[in-house]
Amino acid sequence: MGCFAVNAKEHTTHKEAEMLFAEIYFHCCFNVMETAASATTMEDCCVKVAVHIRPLIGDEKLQACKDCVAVVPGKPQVQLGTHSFTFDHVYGSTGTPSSAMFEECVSPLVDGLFQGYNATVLAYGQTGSGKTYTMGSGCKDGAQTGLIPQAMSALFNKIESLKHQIEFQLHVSFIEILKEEVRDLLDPNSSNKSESPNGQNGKVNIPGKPPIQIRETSNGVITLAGSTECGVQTLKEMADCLEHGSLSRATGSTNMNNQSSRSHAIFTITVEQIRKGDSNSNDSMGDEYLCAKLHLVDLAGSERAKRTGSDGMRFKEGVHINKGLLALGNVISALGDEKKRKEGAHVPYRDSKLTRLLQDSLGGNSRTVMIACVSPADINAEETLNTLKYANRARNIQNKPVVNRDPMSSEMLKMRQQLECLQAELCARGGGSSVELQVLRERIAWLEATNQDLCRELHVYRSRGIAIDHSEMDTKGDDSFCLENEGIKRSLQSSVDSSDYQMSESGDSTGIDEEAAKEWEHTLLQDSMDKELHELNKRLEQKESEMKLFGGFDTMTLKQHFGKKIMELEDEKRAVQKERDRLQTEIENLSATSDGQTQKLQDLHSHKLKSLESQILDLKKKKDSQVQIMKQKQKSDEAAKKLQDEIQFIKAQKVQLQHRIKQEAEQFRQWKASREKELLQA
Ligand SMILES: Nc1ncnc2c1ncn2[C@@H]1O[C@H](COP(=O)(O)OP(=O)(O)OP(=O)(O)O)[C@@H](O)[C@H]1O
Repeated sequence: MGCFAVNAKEHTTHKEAEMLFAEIYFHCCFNVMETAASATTMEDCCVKVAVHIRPLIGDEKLQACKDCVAVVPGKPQVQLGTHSFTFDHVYGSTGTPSSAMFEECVSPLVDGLFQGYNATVLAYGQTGSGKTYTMGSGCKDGAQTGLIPQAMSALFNKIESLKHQIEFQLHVSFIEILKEEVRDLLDPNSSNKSESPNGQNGKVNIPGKPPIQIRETSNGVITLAGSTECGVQTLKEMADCLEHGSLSRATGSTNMNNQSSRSHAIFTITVEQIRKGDSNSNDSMGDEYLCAKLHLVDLAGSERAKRTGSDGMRFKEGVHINKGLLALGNVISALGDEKKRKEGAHVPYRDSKLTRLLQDSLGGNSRTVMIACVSPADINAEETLNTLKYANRARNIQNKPVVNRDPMSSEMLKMRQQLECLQAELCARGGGSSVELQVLRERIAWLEATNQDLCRELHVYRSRGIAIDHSEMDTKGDDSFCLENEGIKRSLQSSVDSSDYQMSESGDSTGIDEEAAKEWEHTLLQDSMDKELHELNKRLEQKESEMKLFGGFDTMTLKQHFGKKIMELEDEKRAVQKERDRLQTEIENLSATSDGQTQKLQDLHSHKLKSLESQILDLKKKKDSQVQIMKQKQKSDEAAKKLQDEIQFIKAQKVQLQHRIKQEAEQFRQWKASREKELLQA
């Protein structure tokens, strides 16, 4: 951060001290703005694609199938018949050993979580190709060596090494999408049903709980409202959640896989961290809050009814599975086609719940790795070719991961940078004039006070969170209740940011109390909008107080002040130059005569000439500095204009929101009145 110097000796009156304050303030604003801009730069990165070729398995061996997938030695290249594809990595069947998959593909994503980056690992492939085995989400083969168990161990190892500097909070959620319905695999209120008459294992949701909703927050983040989020502290607790959810997942037997996953499953680990700032100080001014999510996705396999031998219920499932995968294929096509992307073609995320939930992972705020699982058997050649084509297209998808920092801590970071800049300026000046130091001290005090206010607010929010946790524990002391409330609390939290309620579950809502659901939705909405309004008011207040600082200095007066200063300096420079020229001529005349007296006079003049030269140089520097200040002023005017526009925009948003709050309340009131009327009539 560069600092520009202002000559302190120039500012002696109160008015001038104010001017100096203005100069410094403008200067700091620019530096801070620049830093903020560079801090939000996004990192573009492509979706990485790896192919995992499993060995021939029992049935395939019995049918004497042949290997039809070849790996080009030493290259991540796969050949199938006349087709050849290059990927980021190829594992198995004489490509890189599968054991290297975690280190190469997933470990960097786990590391990224600690820097605040979201990540997704997505296993895709035909039914029976080894997705569940690869992910380790099946409580059977691959349960130890799979990517999810390895990711969990790596996560806890890293936390162990960082726990003295950073405070961590971990949560997991586990959901499945079965026949276009989002189901909570960790819901303590639903029971695990063993084998049903149609041979299906899975969860039965207890009616009464509002269905899980997919929501999009005002800044485009996709969240799940109503899903259980379990707080975990140890690897064992996290592994228990994975196991519990995996057992609840819908599976069934088909001709191609006797334990085929009939749903898309998403296991999500949320890592929240509070990085302690200055360990020597007691306040939390330097704290930074980061939150990142790791989605581990085990998709249901694409299948052909003819080959899986499915009929009835299993056939219907297959249709839904293929529909979801088709929607995913369309999203991948839209994102992977450079021409379409440049033309800004529509990406059909809303065509299925799967694509809606993976919106951030494909083309959004996430680092994503896709593992395409394939069978090497020649009887599966056609499906394998399809998977390879699908995966090849996914390599062109560009994501834009960003560090997920809490807005409050970003604000603190900005303030801190501003403070550092001022402190550096103070140091650079060493024993600057007392007026200047006083002005800087006042500014620092103001910044510190604002920072402390923000810290206090942050503490209040955090302690409220803790208080809610405690009251839940005290009132019930029942694990299942805690789990449920954890979910409700977090769903409330996520709804707080939500701005729209698209794609609410409309499917099978038998037995759900419509009135309770409506009231629930109304409360969530009002809560969310109130919070949004509060946020807007806060932002407005903040922007207006920033504006006051700009407004405190009359632009015209400042311009005149600096203009006059430049003119005065010009005059002074000219006068000194004239004096110098006069002396030079005198010296030349004197050098013609060489008696002792004249020599003395000549030395005296030369000395004076030197001092004039340095005065001229000094004046030039002062003039340059004043010109610089004028330029900064120009920039500050632009910044003030931008701030004014932002204020107008926030005000317009506020009016709109107030209107929406009224409208929603009125709608709900009308609905309730008509409901009561109906009840009375009944
Ligand atoms: N790398 C591997 N090594 C040995 N066996 C494997 C491997 N991958 C998968 N298998 C075996 O192949 C069978 C099918 O695997 P898995 O259930 O993981 O497939 P899937 O793609 O998840 O299928 P579906 O989509 O039907 O759920 C299982 O019996 C599993 O043990």
